[in-house]
Amino acid sequence: MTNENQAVLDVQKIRKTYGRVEALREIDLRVAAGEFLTLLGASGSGKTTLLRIIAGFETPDSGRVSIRGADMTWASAAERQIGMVFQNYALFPHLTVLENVMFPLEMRRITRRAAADRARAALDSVHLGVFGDRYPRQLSGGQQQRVALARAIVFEPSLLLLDEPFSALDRRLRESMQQEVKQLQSSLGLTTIFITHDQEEALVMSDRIAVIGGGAIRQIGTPAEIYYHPNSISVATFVGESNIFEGAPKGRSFYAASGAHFSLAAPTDCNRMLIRPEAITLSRASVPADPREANVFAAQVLDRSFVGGFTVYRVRLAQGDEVSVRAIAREDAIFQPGETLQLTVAPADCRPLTDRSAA
Ligand SMILES: Nc1ncnc2c1ncn2[C@@H]1O[C@H](COP(=O)(O)OP(=O)(O)OP(=O)(O)O)[C@@H](O)[C@H]1O
Repeated sequence: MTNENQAVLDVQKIRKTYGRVEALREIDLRVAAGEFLTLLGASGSGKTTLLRIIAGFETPDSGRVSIRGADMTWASAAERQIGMVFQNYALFPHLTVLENVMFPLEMRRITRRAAADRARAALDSVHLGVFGDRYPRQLSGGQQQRVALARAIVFEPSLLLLDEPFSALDRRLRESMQQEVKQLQSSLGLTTIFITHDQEEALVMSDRIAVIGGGAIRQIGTPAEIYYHPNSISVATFVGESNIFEGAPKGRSFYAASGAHFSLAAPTDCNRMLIRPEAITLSRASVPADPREANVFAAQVLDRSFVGGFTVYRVRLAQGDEVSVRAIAREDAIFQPGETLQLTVAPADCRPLTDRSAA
């Protein structure tokens, strides 16, 4: 198989407008076989529109959708062989759990007996083998969502689309469902597109994340690339907590507008810089440090919030910048508002933001 053929989904130059709203500007996206790709974006960013175009519920103004190399832009949803799971389960209430899962197979004219066997196997894979005779109303929300998942995978779809499937579940259940879906997806090698506005969920689940904003893909990459090397302020602030500095670069130095000077790991010409709150260390001792290994500042604690395993401090550098710091909570190192501390951050953790256009 050539590299060309390895993309299960190939979306090219997709545009979609609703009246004067440009829901999608020009989307290009390729998803490889077995890949778990997340579309992450705020409400109204265009995620659902893109998913609906991929699924065949909506047609684009221009552009092309190919699945396994075949042009599907104008094909019906049924022709695309796509499994879908939505936020609101969408099970048939008058059918049993087993009948719900058999449904897509019967639509494909598979005999009742073979359909029942495959549906039982799909229910086993989501640990609901014993619930086949129940009706959806007799199941919990999490169980109903697992039935919806079994129904989406039972016909071995080329592509699985998951549209905010966990958002109606409570936090605990959501986390265990995330693990379960991820395991099932990778063990079956299912090519999957997942929609969420929850950045933590995106980081946990995905092989790659496409961050969508204003109908365009702002950045696409692995969770670590997106988290550690966001290309813009919008991506940096959407994924994780961030301290953003504006200023002037000079070789391996960055001068914040306040005058605070930071050494960088490599030269840059970017005029914005990101420091993640957990990359910063606060300490009472003042330790002399080599500027090539640590940027050192005096900082005063403004306030703090205790969040269980860690504490978030807001501090002000002597130069005036306000900075958020996330420290592992240790009972013997709780800093008080008003205290002046030493703040250190490694040059490698001072990250230039490369894309100045998409602030
Ligand atoms: N049928 C429609 N008619 C008019 N405008 C629409 C329609 N569907 C979507 N839009 C607009 O297109 C833009 C993108 O909407 P979309 O539903 O794709 O966003 P989203 O990222 O999925 O948001 P959410 O997370 O809230 O579902 C929004 O401005 C929305 O108001």
